[in-house]
Amino acid sequence: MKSGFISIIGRPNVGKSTLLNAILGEKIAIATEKPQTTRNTIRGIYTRQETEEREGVQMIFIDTPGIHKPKNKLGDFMTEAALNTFHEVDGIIFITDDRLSKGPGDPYILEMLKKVETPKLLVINKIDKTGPEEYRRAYEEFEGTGIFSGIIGTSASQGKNVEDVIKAAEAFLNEGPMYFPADMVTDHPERFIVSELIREKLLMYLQDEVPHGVAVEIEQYEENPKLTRIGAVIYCEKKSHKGIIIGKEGRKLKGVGKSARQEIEALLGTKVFLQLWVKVKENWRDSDFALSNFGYKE
Ligand SMILES: Nc1nc2c(ncn2[C@@H]2O[C@H](COP(=O)(O)OP(=O)(O)OP(=O)(O)O)[C@@H](O)[C@H]2O)c(=O)[nH]1
Repeated sequence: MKSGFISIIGRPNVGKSTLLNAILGEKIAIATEKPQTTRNTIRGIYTRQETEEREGVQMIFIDTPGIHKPKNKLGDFMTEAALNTFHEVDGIIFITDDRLSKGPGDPYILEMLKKVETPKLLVINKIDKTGPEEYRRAYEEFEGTGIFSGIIGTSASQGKNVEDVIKAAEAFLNEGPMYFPADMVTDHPERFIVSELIREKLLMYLQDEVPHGVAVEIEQYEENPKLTRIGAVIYCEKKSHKGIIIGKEGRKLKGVGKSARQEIEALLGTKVFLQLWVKVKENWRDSDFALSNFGYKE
C-alpha cells in the first residue's frame, strides 16, 4: 500500500476545487466563479483498493486556500498556513491556467515554492480555453523555472487528462498505511460542507454586491432519518450589506436558502429544514477574535 498527503495550490479561480472534484468524482470542494471561495482546508481522499495487478493507493489531498500577497490578517494567516503545509506534505500540485507572466499571483507562489524541497507537479488547467501556441509558451516558461518534476495540461471541468494527474501524483507516495477507510472521501464533518454550500450560494446570488466579507456559521444541526434541521448565521461586515443579502421583501435570502436547501438535501439524503439569519460583525476579517471564532486560527 502506498499513501501520502498532497497539497493542491494555485491562484484563486484557476480550478483547484474543480480538479479535486474531478479526481474524487464527487462534489466536496466548492467550485464557483468567485475568487478565493475556499477559505478552509478541505481534504479529499482518493483510495484505490489493491487488486492482483495493481498496488493499492491512498492520496489525501489538501485543498490549500488561495495563496496571495497578504492584505489583512486573514491573508497573513492563510499564507503562513500554506507554507507550513508545504513542508509537511509528500507532494505539491501547483495549478495555473495561463502564462506565468500574465497574472501577478503566480511568480509570488513560485518564489514560495522554491523554498520548499517537497516534489512538485505543475498542472496547466483550462486547456479547453487555451490555444496550442499559448499552451506551448506557458509550458516552456514553467519548465524553465526548473522546479517541477512534471507538467500536465488539463481541462478539469471536462475531465480531460485528470487520470494523468492521478498517475503523476502516485509517484509522490511512499509505502504507508491506509489513513482513512476506503469509502471515505472527506474527513470533514458534513456540517462544514453544509456551511460551504450556503456560502457558495450566497456568493452566487450576491454577484459583486457584497465582496468577500461573508462567513457562515452553523448554529443548529439536528439529524433525523427523515428531516435534518439546520440553522445558520450569515455574518457580513457592514450594516448596508445586511440589507443587500436579505434583498427586497427577503427575496434574495429566500433564493439563497432554497437553492442551498436543495443541494443539502441531495448531500444528506434527507429532507432539510433550513433557517438563515444575517448578522453584522464589522471588520471581522481583521479581528483576531473573529478569526479564531470562525475557525481560521488554532
Ligand atoms: N473552461 C474551463 N473552466 C474551468 C476549468 N476548471 C475550472 N473552471 C472554472 O473556473 C472557475 C473557478 O474554478 P474553481 O474550481 O472554483 O477554482 P479554485 O481554484 O478552486 O478557486 P478558489 O477556491 O477561489 O481558490 C469555475 O467557474 C470553474 O467552472 C476548465 O478546465 N476549463
